[in-house]
Amino acid sequence: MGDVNFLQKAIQIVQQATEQDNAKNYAEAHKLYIQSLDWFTTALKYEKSERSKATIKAKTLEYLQRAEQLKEYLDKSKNKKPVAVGGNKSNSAGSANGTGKSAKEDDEDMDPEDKKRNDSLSSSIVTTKPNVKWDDVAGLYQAKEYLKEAVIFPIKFPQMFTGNRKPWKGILLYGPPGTGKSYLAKAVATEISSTFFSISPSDIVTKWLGDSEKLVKQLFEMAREKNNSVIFIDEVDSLCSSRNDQESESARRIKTEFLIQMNGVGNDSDGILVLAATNIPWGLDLAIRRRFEKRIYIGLPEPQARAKMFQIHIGSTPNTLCQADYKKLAELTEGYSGSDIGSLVKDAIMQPVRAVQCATHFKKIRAPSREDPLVMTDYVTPCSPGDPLAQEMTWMDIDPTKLKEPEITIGDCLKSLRVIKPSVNKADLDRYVEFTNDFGQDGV
Ligand SMILES: Nc1ncnc2c1ncn2[C@@H]1O[C@H](COP(=O)(O)OP(=O)(O)OP(=O)(O)O)[C@@H](O)[C@H]1O
Repeated sequence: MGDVNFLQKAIQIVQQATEQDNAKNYAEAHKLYIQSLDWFTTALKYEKSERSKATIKAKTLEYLQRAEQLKEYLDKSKNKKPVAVGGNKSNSAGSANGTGKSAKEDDEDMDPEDKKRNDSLSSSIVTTKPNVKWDDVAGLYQAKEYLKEAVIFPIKFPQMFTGNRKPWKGILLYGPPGTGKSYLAKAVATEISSTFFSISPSDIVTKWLGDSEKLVKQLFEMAREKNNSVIFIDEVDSLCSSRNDQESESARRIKTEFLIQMNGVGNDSDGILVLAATNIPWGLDLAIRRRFEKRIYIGLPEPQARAKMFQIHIGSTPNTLCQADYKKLAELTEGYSGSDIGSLVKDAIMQPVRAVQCATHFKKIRAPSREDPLVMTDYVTPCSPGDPLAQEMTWMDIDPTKLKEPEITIGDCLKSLRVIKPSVNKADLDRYVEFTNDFGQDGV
């Protein structure tokens, strides 16, 4: 449902972009293309069909290339004499700019841009801790161990990392959607004292068209300056996918820059951990994949982790669930991801609201007061029409302060279980298992 809307929105914006492009309103067209790219990237994330994904990717690439051409044209015409954009024909990067200036002089012109990039990167530094503790992440013990090894120990016990024992420099978290990859990254951001850069590929690609690779370079430079930094790149596949004939020039340049920076060629990349996440590890560029020394499979949760997730998600919401109920729910949710369980609980939590909304009968009860739990007071709560104390009324007849909302029960969760289904299928899982056997290791 939501994914259709993302795609529709993307198409709607790109239509406007094309209209502006045809009308030679290039600045407006450029802005709209970029907006559409954001929507296309989101649509791609939620698209399940591989065929539709391929079509969206091809279209995105086309619009990205057009936006790149327009950016190049607009940059030139800002400071220099206007040059014809040449319809949809490419003004490839590095082509003569018609100004007689050398590339170096052009670079000097770019100084304010460098500053803009630095500002943009500064906003990627996570300054407010996301408040996700290691313990909030259910299961994934192995993954947490590796992450601690990579980010906590080298700072706390630097003496342990001498000689040939070096901290991990690249860790790739891969697995089906909603299994906690980004959530784990949030735990890293919360638990470490070092600088944490959280990078969204769509930001790099769409905001910095044409010179995204410079942003990548600056990112690593900034991380090096900060010393002991973590760079987290979510959906790394959209930045570093395997090479193909259709990819844009800037996509190629971004990848090359990543390889250079991650290699540490001529750089001191000690003290930087690149943490990345992807749903499609097989789509990663092979050379980039090799740079991630640890490739950890973040799979579907085990029963124990599922039970803990139910507990975490229900949290302090008033409920009657006991340990045996959590165990039962865990047994019934084989194949559910962390975010599936999150959605299920979100639905279950709403059941008491629905009960109040649909109730035709309420009854009076005595219960501890909300203000002072040591004092008993009168409340009304929904009940069945057959209840001896039932009075016919609806929520509109009730004094709002007198409503005692029903607590969440296992029955509420079971009701939601019938509606919320697992989002990952067997064929997808087989592919991850195959990839793990060939190139990765289990993080559960
Ligand atoms: N292991 C877990 N423990 C607790 N909550 C979890 C766990 N895994 C997932 N969740 C819940 O599911 C939500 C979505 O997870 P997250 O965004 O980390 O998934 P992801 O693997 O990064 O998915 P995607 O690949 O789609 O980005 C989290 O915000 C969290 O509420």
